[in-house]
Amino acid sequence: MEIKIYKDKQEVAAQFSAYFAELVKDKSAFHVALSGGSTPKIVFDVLASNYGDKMDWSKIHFYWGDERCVPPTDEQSNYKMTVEHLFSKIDAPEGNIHRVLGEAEPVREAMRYANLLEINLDRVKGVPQFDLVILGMGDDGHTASIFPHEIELWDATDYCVVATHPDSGQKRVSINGKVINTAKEVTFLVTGASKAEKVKVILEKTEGFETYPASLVNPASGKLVWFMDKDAAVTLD
Ligand SMILES: O=C(O)[C@H](O)[C@@H](O)[C@H](O)[C@H](O)COP(=O)(O)O
Repeated sequence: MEIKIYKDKQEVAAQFSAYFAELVKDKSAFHVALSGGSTPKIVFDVLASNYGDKMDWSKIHFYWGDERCVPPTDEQSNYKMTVEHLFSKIDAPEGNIHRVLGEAEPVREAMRYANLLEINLDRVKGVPQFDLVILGMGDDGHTASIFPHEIELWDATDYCVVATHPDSGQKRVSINGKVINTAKEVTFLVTGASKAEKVKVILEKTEGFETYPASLVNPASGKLVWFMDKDAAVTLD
């Protein structure tokens, strides 16, 4: 595991964008699972600004690690956020954008999306393998849309994509821990002081750390990188 700490959100975005461009550079095809939330907004803006005309977007296939169960026009939609902050600024082929159908019935959509991943991606021991999974971490230690109160869904066996139920009541669809830990590489994008307490518990493995889904991210490849700003990392020794 590698921990990269930068001055602020803007520098995290710039450094991650450079890192992503380097990862993609020599690949003929690259399958990436995107994260939602607020941190990716600035990351996608900087990625588009710094690499919009420097990257061959036609070889990158975009998926989501999780999506809110809302229409793609809803302000809560991770797809809508990504269109606004990335796809509206780059020439990614429509056919390379594989959105979760937030408007669909969650359990059926989880099954459909699991099937899509199994068709589109190489599989390792039957589990679809992304080249990169980008994750955030909630203040409660959730990641993707696997939440502490439903941590059993991390290893859900039926499908590699599950329907989940955050306390907010807004249903979600999320890849599970098997897909995350089968990825060739996983990067966390974690910024802001509100993350600091869970970052410390999880990275220093203090009491109860294993109750937080973000602590279960441990790719078999060993390639796990935390991109953080100083505020999120302030409590680390
Ligand atoms: O759909 C979502 O909300 C995300 O996938 C979620 O897991 C997010 O990554 C964390 O909540 C961190 O979000 P921030 O980037 O806003 O801190």
